[in-house]
Amino acid sequence: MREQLLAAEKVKAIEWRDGALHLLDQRVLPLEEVWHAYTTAAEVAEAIRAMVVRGAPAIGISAAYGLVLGARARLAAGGDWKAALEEDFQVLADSRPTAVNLFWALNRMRERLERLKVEEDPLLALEAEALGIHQSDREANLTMAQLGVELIRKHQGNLQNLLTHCNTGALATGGFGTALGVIRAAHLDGLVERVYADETRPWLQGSRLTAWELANEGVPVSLNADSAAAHLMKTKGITWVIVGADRITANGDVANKIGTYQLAVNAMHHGVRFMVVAPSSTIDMALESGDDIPIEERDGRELLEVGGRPVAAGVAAVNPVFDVTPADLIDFIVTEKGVVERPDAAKMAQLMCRKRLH
Ligand SMILES: CSC[C@H]1O[C@H](OP(=O)(O)O)[C@H](O)[C@@H]1O
Repeated sequence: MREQLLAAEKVKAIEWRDGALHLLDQRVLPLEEVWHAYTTAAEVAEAIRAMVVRGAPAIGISAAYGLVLGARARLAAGGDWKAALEEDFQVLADSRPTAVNLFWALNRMRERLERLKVEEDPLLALEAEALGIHQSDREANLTMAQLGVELIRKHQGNLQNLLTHCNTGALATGGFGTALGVIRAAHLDGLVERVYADETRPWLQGSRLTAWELANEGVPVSLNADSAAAHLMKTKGITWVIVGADRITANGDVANKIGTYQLAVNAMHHGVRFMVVAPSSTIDMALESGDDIPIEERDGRELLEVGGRPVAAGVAAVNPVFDVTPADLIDFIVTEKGVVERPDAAKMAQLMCRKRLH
């Protein structure tokens, strides 16, 4: 199946080419496919903050390449380049607060920096580390897709109606996708009757990105208002809600796009299985519970305007863009290290001791 999945990789959002980071501008999809080239760490940090690139793994991968760009500039400037590079670490770390993959990737780059041998070319070493982070995410996507499909097949062998939230596909990762990777693989395996995609207000990752990815591949997809999800669980025979994650804590709580928590509550009420799909770079064992996860609040204009046109007048807006789903509402967490059923602290600790399956 792995070869079949690799062959199905079509869309990509990130490309390291000719010493520059090329990002597909996700702010203008699906109407325009526009790529931008970035050559400094600060530019990459701004691209992450402004959501040119978004999605937990994609943010981490982009930050790793951003650090390579920073190292190249600091080396060229001469002097204590490693001390100067701290500024690039910081500007990238400050770009968005919730997706732990960003900090995981920057830590990987810092560890590589600290392991540098005198005889090594620092730029080649850091570039290889960033490329490794990128490739490792692609591989993790494929493993998780296989594990997720096995779960769906194990619990029901026939055609399934699935619901997903936000975008967790090729646009959010280094390759095949996390939750959307499982959904793609389930479609390839003949298990999908229809995918219901939450539009995912206010940034519309579902309508602009997920529907675009799935429609491009002939996956039967219906876009729905976020507020319709519970009704669809009740009336459309939905058997799985499959979502991604931005940070999973040591007890199995999951931070993900705003609206995920209410999906989990409704899934529990309707007997719909709830699957979270995320690489282990999304797991933050340093945080005991989801209460400790920093939740990003973005500009209220993302709510007060649609397409730059006001949809409200004279009101304040509160715009948290993530929420936390408690572990006891989650049936499965699928990672490249394996699957945790009914997650809890002991099971998460056991998972993190495992090696990757591929
Ligand atoms: C593959 S996980 C993607 C994850 O990131 C999204 O957030 P954003 O679009 O704001 O970066 C959302 O939470 C997805 O589940």
